Amino acid sequence: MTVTRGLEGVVATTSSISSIIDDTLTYVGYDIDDLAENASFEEVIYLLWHRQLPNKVQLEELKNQLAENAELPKEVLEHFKMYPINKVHPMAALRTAVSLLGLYDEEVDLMDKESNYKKAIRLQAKMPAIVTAFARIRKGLEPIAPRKDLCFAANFLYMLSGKEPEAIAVEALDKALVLHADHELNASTFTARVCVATLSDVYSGVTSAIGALKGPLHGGANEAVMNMLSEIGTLENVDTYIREKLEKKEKIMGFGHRVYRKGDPRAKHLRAMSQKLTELTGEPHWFEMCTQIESIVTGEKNLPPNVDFYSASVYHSLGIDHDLFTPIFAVSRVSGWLAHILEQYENNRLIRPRAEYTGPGMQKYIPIEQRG
Ligand SMILES: CC(=O)SCCNC(=O)CCNC(=O)[C@H](O)C(C)(C)COP(=O)(O)OP(=O)(O)OC[C@H]1O[C@@H](n2cnc3c(N)ncnc32)[C@H](O)[C@@H]1OP(=O)(O)O
Ligand SMILES: O=C([O-])CC(=O)C(=O)O
Repeated sequence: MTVTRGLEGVVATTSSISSIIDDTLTYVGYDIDDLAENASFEEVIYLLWHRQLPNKVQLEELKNQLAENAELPKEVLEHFKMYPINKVHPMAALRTAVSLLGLYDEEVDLMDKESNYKKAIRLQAKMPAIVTAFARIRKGLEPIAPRKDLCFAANFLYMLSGKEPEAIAVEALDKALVLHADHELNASTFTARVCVATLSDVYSGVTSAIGALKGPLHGGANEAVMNMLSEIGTLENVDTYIREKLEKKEKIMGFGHRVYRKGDPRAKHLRAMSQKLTELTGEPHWFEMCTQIESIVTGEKNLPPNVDFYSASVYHSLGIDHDLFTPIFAVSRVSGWLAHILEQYENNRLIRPRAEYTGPGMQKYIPIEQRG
């Protein structure tokens, strides 16, 4: 047996959803740069689920379906009030709420294509309401019902703050959602596929994926980046802080990637947004700190920033609590998870690799009375 640590370079499935070839990311053959500049998040959802861009009628239909399914059952809202709310990380709340939603979906165990697609709509539609309701309830505020006249990104910001968001904030969040939507066989997507390859249900697949995204080596890195920036505090402290970490062989959050070598094509879009938004909010130091960190880490380690690095200062500039950054990633990435879950069901085979055993050889059972 040959063991490939972390399954690096192992091709575990075929997929027609997204590809990363020579550091170029495409969704269904559309370059991410093109999509980031031109597509809305709703168009991207349609693209990932149908493998084609929607026409106007198809897009309207999807938007209506999402709007009609955006409200949470009251049981889920009530459940939040039972959590030890100020000790719970929003990713744990999101994971639990998605699992809970499965209890209230009467079609949860129906496995035909149409039922699974309807569940995908319901889950995608409800993700913003889960994150924003939790964020408000923990501050003692009432959750805000979604509005049917707002786009997906605007609705998220509206449900979070209760105010109609400015156009620039909607544009920034919409672009961030487009950039995070799918990424081939990343850890959380793989987790979702492994789960549903047992023919488990859509809610179980997404619940598992949220658990995988939460970790700081994956989606949790965006919150960790903001924690690092806050800890550094000022531009003057950057040099010493980063060099000391590198000397101690500690990881700098938001840098490195398993697949990209030259660089993550999404980072430049988030970098530009970070520059614009931090200037607008009168806090350009966050962006200046980031560029200085980037120049040290690329210079010393030849490691480029990944999608999580500049997204942190973008979300901070939108006034979003730092521990909601990873849940926002999930609000977007669930579109990719769902596309992969539906694709897995279409051509399923149980995913079950092997492990090379490294424990002791054959041993004889010793009764407990005779053990030292
Ligand atoms: C959406 C996403 O999930 S994007 C990734 C988000 N995660 C992060 O930003 C966390 C920081 N980055 C990392 O931990 C890694 O780069 C990962 C997890 C993204 C990729 O990990 P792997 O492909 O397994 O690379 P691995 O961790 O083995 O690193 C290879 C080498 O680069 C170094 N390295 C990798 N990332 C970093 C980093 N961020 N800072 C400093 N050194 C790093 C490692 O220390 C290691 O060095 P060594 O060979 O001298 O021991
Ligand atoms: O693909 C990966 O390993 C990590 C990921 O999800 C991303 O970069 O968006």
